[in-house]
Amino acid sequence: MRYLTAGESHGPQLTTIIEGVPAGLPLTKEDINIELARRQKGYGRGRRMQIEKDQVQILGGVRHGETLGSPIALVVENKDFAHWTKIMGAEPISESEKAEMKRKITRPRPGHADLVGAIKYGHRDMRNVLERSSARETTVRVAAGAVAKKILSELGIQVAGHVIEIGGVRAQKLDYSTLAELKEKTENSLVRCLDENAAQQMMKAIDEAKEKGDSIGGIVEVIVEGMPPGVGSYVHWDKKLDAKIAQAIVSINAFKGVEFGLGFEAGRSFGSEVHDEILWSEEKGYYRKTNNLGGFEGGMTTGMPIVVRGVMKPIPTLYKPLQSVDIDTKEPFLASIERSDSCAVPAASVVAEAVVAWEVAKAIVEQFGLDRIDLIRENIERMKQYAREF
Ligand SMILES: Cc1cc2nc3c(=O)[nH]c(=O)nc-3n(C[C@H](O)[C@H](O)[C@H](O)COP(=O)(O)O)c2cc1C
Ligand SMILES: C=C(O[C@@H]1CC(C(=O)O)=C[C@@H](OP(=O)(O)O)[C@H]1O)C(=O)O
Repeated sequence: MRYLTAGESHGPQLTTIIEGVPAGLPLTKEDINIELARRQKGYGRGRRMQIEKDQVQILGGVRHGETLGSPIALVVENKDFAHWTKIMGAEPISESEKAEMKRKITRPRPGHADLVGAIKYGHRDMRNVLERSSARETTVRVAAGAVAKKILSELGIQVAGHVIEIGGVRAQKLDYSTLAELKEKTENSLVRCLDENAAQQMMKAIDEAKEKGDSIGGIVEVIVEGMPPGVGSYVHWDKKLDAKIAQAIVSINAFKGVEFGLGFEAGRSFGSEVHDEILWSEEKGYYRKTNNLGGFEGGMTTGMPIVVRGVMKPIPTLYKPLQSVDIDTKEPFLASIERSDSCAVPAASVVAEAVVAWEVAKAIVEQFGLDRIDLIRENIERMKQYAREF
């Protein structure tokens, strides 16, 4: 499976074409719209989210609510485009309007893609960079992830994400007995955090940052349950599923690091404290006492839950000005801006779920794939049975 996305943040729409989705998968607009709405929520977002009401159009690959095996085309409109048609060059403009509408962005924001993107592509107007480097693109990544989640749910595999830290406030109580419980609790939290007490403090931290004209980042966690063992492979660097998930997480705008299970803490512990001891029972077959390695050994799933965390840096666009240089005049200036999110960690946790779901579904379809969801399901069941009896 693969997908590409196209579209600018303030252009008419975002598009994705997804190839390789097995035939016979039930898929409706609602399956995708639910995920799009989840991504739009979250404490700390700016005014843009009040303008957008993300809804998908399915323009290919699905008939009567089932995938055909052919490419799936998905489109999400930018409602904000209505305010930007002239600036985005979508319609001809008069000579008198030209100077105003073609007003260039020449003042790069530290931490965004503006300056480096402009140098790389030779753009003297950095709007040509920011339109595509914007995390608006994650809308259609979440749409593709919704399709991946649908594949996984048909195979009895569940994915859930949540926020564990914002602006230095760490969730302490992370108890849940099932992923369904985790999902329900975090869905009711404005910061998608299980620990209600920490959630209150996180919102306070967001308010304080906003008041100061600043921004904050945080840490999200994604869990995948129901995986068969042996997905991914140790035989080549580019077949390791944990490595693919790591790339997917760091590909999310503003994500700077990733860890599995104990993660960086493993580097401060003894081997005897880290490695997950192997047990066996008639009923379960092989299983582990702990899951410190977050569901991976040798780039392959162990059958234990995948537990992956990603760290998001603070949003680069700040109301509090930072030092930069105008690329036309070379004069120093202090950046000022129109609007921005002050914290997008809750929204990013939904994006993280989507990109992890995508990598896991892709690996499964590649490994067990026979172009049809029913045959993939049979293959997975066979693999799970084989592993139990091994
Ligand atoms: C959901 C989400 C919303 C974001 N919103 C903003 C924003 O409002 N303003 C901003 O400057 N950056 C925002 N970002 C981060 C930038 O898109 C990102 O920092 C930029 O593309 C540069 O890429 P890099 O940080 O990965 O190097 C957001 C990121 C995500 C995931
Ligand atoms: C539009 C979204 O996020 C945007 C991501 C973003 C950035 O620079 O990454 C900048 C902001 O856009 P604008 O400048 O239009 O307010 C965010 O709102 C979205 O998540 O759908």
